[in-house]
Amino acid sequence: MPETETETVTTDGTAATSGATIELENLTKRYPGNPNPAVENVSMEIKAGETVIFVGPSGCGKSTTLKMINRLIEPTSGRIRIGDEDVTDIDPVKLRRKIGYAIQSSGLFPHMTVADNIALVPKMVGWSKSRVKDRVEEMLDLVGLDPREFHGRYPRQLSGGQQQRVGVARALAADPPVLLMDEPFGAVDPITRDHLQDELIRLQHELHKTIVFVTHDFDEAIKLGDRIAVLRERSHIAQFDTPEAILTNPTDDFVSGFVGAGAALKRLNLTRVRDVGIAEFPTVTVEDPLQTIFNKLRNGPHNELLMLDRQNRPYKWLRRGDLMRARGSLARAGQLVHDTVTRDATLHDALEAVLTDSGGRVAVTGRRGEFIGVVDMKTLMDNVQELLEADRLTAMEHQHELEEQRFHQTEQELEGGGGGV
Ligand SMILES: Nc1ncnc2c1ncn2[C@@H]1O[C@H](COP(=O)(O)OP(=O)(O)OP(=O)(O)O)[C@@H](O)[C@H]1O
Repeated sequence: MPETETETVTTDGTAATSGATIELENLTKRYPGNPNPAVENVSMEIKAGETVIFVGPSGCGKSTTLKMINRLIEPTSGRIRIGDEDVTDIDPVKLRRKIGYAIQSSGLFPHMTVADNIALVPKMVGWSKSRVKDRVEEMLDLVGLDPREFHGRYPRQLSGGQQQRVGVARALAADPPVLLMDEPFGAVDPITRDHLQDELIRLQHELHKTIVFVTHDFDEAIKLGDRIAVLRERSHIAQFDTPEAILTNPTDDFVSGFVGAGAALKRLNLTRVRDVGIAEFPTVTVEDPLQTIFNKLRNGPHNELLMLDRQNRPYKWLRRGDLMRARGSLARAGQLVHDTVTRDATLHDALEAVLTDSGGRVAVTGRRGEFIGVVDMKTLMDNVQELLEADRLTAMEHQHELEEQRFHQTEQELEGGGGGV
């Protein structure tokens, strides 16, 4: 196996193909009838296992560049290498088996069930029936859909977010080292979009694929990308760097324009809930007897409890007095949980959830929506302050380095001047 493509062991112990490097060399695309190239001389190297985001204004050539990687669009000139292989001239159908592809409208076949949609590529590459069946289950589970419930449904019987999940499951089904995603979450509402982004981050933690992802949305780019390529017209690279570097050090006005206002707030998109303290919180379930709930409320450390449903998912916040006011009726007591975040949510999402909740905390949930703990306002504020303080220090160090460089330069110039002629 080439060094640029490796295997990892997934949480269930099976080997999975991890990412492969992608190299684009002087890639150009001219569409017929247009004298100006849509993409001109793009060269970039994407590391194995990295998530790279293409952002840039509409029409700058993001999709064209992406589709040249799996040769849905044939390059006019230039080379593409994946792993150690030059794939510029190999059979495009064979190439696409190595590359998963997810698009905005999920691209599912409407007349096929969810299972058949996911099984498509594994069947094409000749996997045995039982292997395909297991894989479909595994993929549904991976994207957080219960196989028993979703297996036999048709795409029209799914919500937009569920369709996108199936789209991602299908793209990953044949275990390709590379995943191309063209605005995959562009058509869903903002809350579902946040959740799908979190899911993708979690998946990537497990799978280490090489992902190239196109978006218009700079916040999405910051949240998902290991590196971001800010593209200008004809896919010319304005800056290709980490989200931190682009936020704190944009190369020019074009990139600054993309970063937009509020860089400090955007920094919150770079830290995840998993990196801050998730606290325990007293819980009861809907099946607990009323007396138990009363006792826990009276004796617990908070004047509040979280009630979980039968699947252990957050259901209601119950405060002391709520039960009295509702005259002992659990159905009427308490406040429904409106918003939850996962461990992969950003501090930005968590802060938003906390700010819109009068209790000043948000419940954190796992893959299937089960309760894990809570994050509260104080924890968030402490972390935000630390983050901004660290930024200030980095900026000061950078400033110091610049001054030192300038000082040495002047010194050299003076010495050079003194010793000259
Ligand atoms: N099939 C085609 N024939 C001719 N021109 C095309 C074709 N597809 C795209 N173009 C042109 O190529 C340029 C780049 O298009 P592309 O779709 O790659 O941009 P994009 O950055 O992905 O845009 P958007 O963000 O709006 O989706 C545009 O000027 C577009 O009009």
